[in-house]
Amino acid sequence: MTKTKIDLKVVLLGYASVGKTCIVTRYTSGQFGDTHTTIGGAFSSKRVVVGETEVLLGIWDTAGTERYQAVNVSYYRRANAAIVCYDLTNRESWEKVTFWAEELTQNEPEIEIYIVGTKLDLIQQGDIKAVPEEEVKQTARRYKAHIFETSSRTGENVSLLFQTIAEDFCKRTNNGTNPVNSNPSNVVNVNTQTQKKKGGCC
Ligand SMILES: Nc1nc2c(ncn2[C@@H]2O[C@H](COP(=O)(O)OP(=O)(O)OP(=O)(O)O)[C@@H](O)[C@H]2O)c(=O)[nH]1
Repeated sequence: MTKTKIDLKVVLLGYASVGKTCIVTRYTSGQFGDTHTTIGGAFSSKRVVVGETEVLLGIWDTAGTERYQAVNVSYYRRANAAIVCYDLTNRESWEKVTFWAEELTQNEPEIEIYIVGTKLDLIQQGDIKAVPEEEVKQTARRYKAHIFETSSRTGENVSLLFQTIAEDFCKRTNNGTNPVNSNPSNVVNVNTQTQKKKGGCC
């Protein structure tokens, strides 16, 4: 049986301390703990399976601090999906969502945008949402973006977010065969019989 392998580049963008690094750490190592301010960008990867397709997610975490903003262009260039984060409890962090969505739409119109409200556990503990849901939906409609709410502390919706990104990408590109939004040089067909057996999801 043939299995297709495709690469998918994902970039995380958003205001400082919204929890970008924690999303990546939760997803790639299942942990939540202390983080340091990201300087420049940090790369990690994880393999997911979508039907008969193996998707290698290359994940770029970027710095939220204003002074690194210009550098982030090099991280989102040729990305297939962008996770644009804001802290559900912090209005100031929301203002950056429009900034990044606008910038991506102008510079990389093929990128699929996922607006992600982070720190959902704080809302579940009684904190008030800083941005009304209708406003989030309006912005999402404007940029044809998807909406997620996650907690890296509890892990809620974190794996679902990346799995959805992979599934959407496979649908959009017909498992990587549509060159519009995939990198054809990174699409290979492999015979699974000659491959080492891999665990379910990495
Ligand atoms: N309660 C709660 N706190 C979180 C969550 N995610 C992140 N944090 C906290 O938010 C702070 C910032 O998290 P980071 O992941 O470093 O944020 P970042 O967006 O990568 O920050 P920069 O590198 O400065 O851009 C840390 O103190 C985390 O513990 C979450 O889901 N729930």
